[in-house]
Amino acid sequence: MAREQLNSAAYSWNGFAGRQELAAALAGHVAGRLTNAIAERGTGLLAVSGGTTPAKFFAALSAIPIAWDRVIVTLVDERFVPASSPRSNAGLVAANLLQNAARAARFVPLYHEATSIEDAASSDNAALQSLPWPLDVVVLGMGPDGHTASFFPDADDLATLLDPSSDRIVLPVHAASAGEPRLTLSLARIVNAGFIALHIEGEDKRTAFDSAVAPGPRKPIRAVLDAAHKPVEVFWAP
Ligand SMILES: O=C(O)[C@H](O)[C@@H](O)[C@H](O)[C@H](O)COP(=O)(O)O
Repeated sequence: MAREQLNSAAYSWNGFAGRQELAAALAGHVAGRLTNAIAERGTGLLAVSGGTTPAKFFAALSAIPIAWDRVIVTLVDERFVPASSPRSNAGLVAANLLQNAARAARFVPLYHEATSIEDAASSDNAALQSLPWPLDVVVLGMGPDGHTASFFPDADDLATLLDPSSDRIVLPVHAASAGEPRLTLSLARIVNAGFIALHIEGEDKRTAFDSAVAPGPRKPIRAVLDAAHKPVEVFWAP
């Protein structure tokens, strides 16, 4: 099927004619990267995003027979809700990715009960220190407002979230547009990944991406593109 390839220093554009074709291609790339990581360092560390876009990709990836028992899956970000909530990214990952062959992977959640989002972020920060950083693969989504992870344009203290030199792993987020308080990986951890994919679908997201890379006010996704140690691989379908 036709595949569009546009490049710039900060990203490579991989356009697909259909969402199922994109899901299969992205799953193949991610599985390959994880397999290489396992061969090189004995484990693969994957961070995925939530939302409504990733389900087809998760299903395709879950069925690929790699050494999932050597893979650690965590989240790019999480809503401050328990896994039983329909808003939970952990619940989405459990239902769509940690199935089939991928059931054997170890999952590290971000949400746990805490008196505040700040306390949850601090204990996550301590708990995730022991993971085999850097990320081998991170799969980002993007909102029409140009947010990615939980880097919402209206977030309190957005500069801290986007600080490429931060030594934090997990940060708390308060943003009116987010719906509820969030926990997010820091930009510093995301941009250091061996493979950074941005998975977006629909004309609105393509327009939003084009706007974010054009001259003008810097949106959060642009901060990731600018700080990424390697070009971000954009996977898009209409
Ligand atoms: O928790 C989340 O919602 C995500 O991590 C977030 O960053 C998501 O990727 C974008 O908001 C796009 O969401 P959709 O896929 O629903 O458009």
